Amino acid sequence: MFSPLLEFQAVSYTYPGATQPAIANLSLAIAAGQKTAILGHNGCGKSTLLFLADGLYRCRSGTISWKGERLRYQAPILNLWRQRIGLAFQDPEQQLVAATVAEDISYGLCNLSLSRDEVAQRLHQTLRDFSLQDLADRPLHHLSLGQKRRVALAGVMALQPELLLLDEPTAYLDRLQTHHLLAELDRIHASGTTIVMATHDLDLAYSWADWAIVLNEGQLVLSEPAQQVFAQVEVLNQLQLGMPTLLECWYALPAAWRDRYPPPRTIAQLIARLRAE
Ligand SMILES: Nc1ncnc2c1ncn2[C@@H]1O[C@H](COP(=O)(O)OP(=O)(O)OP(=O)(O)O)[C@@H](O)[C@H]1O
Repeated sequence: MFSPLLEFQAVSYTYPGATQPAIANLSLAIAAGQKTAILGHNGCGKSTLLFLADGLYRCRSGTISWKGERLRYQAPILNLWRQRIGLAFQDPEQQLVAATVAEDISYGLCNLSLSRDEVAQRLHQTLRDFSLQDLADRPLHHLSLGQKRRVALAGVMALQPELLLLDEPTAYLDRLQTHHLLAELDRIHASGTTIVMATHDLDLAYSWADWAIVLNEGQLVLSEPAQQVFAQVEVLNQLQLGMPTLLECWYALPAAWRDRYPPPRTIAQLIARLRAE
């Protein structure tokens, strides 16, 4: 059963001074419990969509709703909205505000009207969950980019949002850091948080997402189960988005052979199918 957490209805947004809308008449729904990837070229509106979803930008027309309740741009409502919806920016430098790791994670918690004991308890739990205990007192400017991303994500998750929005979370991460991040996201998702990720990495989106949204020039092209989106080879080619490497390999195999199996989701599945032949 499709139960929408967040809905956009005919939403448009134009940056001050711009002639074209960055988001144009966009309607979509984010389902509870799903892992959604937002795909599209540079400048197609992915970050703008996430900023609108988090209430950082105010839509010029249309409505944004949470479980059917329309977003109103008043301070107390926006505060509550941002507790439910956490956004991890593409650039962690834009997000980190305090001097040390522990102070930064505590900063958001101190705005939640929690008792001192609750803040301390949540801080320690978050440091543990994100394996940041050894870095707790480290100045933020001494951290690597990958570590800063982990701290920024930890700061968002300390607020226990129901929906986590991630803007290009794997940009600039090496394979090992990407692997660790995906393991963290699996843990976050398993604990009941819905996740939306804007990404250029089609391979990642293909292996990770249940649902995929494709944007082009601020407009919605596709919003469907990920397997259906990646099966629309012509649309993806028309947009010059390319294909996940695994699917390219799959389509290079003889059609008669492919007909016997669904497309593999992971390299391990592809290898298992090749070995079974
Ligand atoms: N602060 C701004 N002022 C004016 N125009 C902006 C601003 N930020 C973004 N834009 C424009 O809005 C459009 C959408 O930008 P946005 O950053 O949402 O795209 P994106 O899909 O996230 O891109 P990328 O993949 O490069 O991160 C682009 O045309 C961009 O030039």
